[in-house]
Amino acid sequence: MTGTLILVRHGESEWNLKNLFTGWRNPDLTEKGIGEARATGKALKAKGIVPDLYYTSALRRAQHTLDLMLEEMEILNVTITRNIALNERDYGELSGLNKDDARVKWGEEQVLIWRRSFDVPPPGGESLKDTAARTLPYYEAEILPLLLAGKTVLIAAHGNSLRALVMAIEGLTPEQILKREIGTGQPTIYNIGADGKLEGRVEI
Ligand SMILES: O=C(O)[C@H](O)COP(=O)(O)O
Repeated sequence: MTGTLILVRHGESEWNLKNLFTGWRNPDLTEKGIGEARATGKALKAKGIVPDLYYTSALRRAQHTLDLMLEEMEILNVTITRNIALNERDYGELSGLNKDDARVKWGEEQVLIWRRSFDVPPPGGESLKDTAARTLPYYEAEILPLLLAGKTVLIAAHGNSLRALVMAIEGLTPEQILKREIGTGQPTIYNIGADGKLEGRVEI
């Protein structure tokens, strides 16, 4: 039996637009972000994809993205599971700071290490490794069993919580995953085989 996993990064947020480190802060979507979420919902509907189960983080931008997608897919009355395990990486003391100002203060290289190294956390925050340490056990306990049972599961989450999942599912190295940019509103759709391994991807 093959399960289908749909990963969607939230649409552009107000803080993406302002170029601020966001992490666990809670801005909503911009008009552009709303459009991205609606477009992804429409694309899934056009492809005839109807998820069985819906997951998102505890943050507004991902929840709003999922709500807008459901509206476009004309899917009503479903249970949505929200869990902090799917939250964006915690950016710690960088949260709320402008990314360009941070480069001026700490240097380009240090900021790149905080943003795109695997295991160096920003001050008071989480590395990608730390993020994976909460996201993956949740995926394995709650979501993988559904995929193994042949279900279609939609997760609306964040750049770095989704990176942690993509890394595990595609079997990528830390170097490979850190080069992978997941665009706002962008869906990634996997077919997951009975052994939990990636069988293929669906392009929309
Ligand atoms: O939390 C944030 O600031 C962004 O959504 C993701 O940040 P990144 O591009 O530095 O990974």
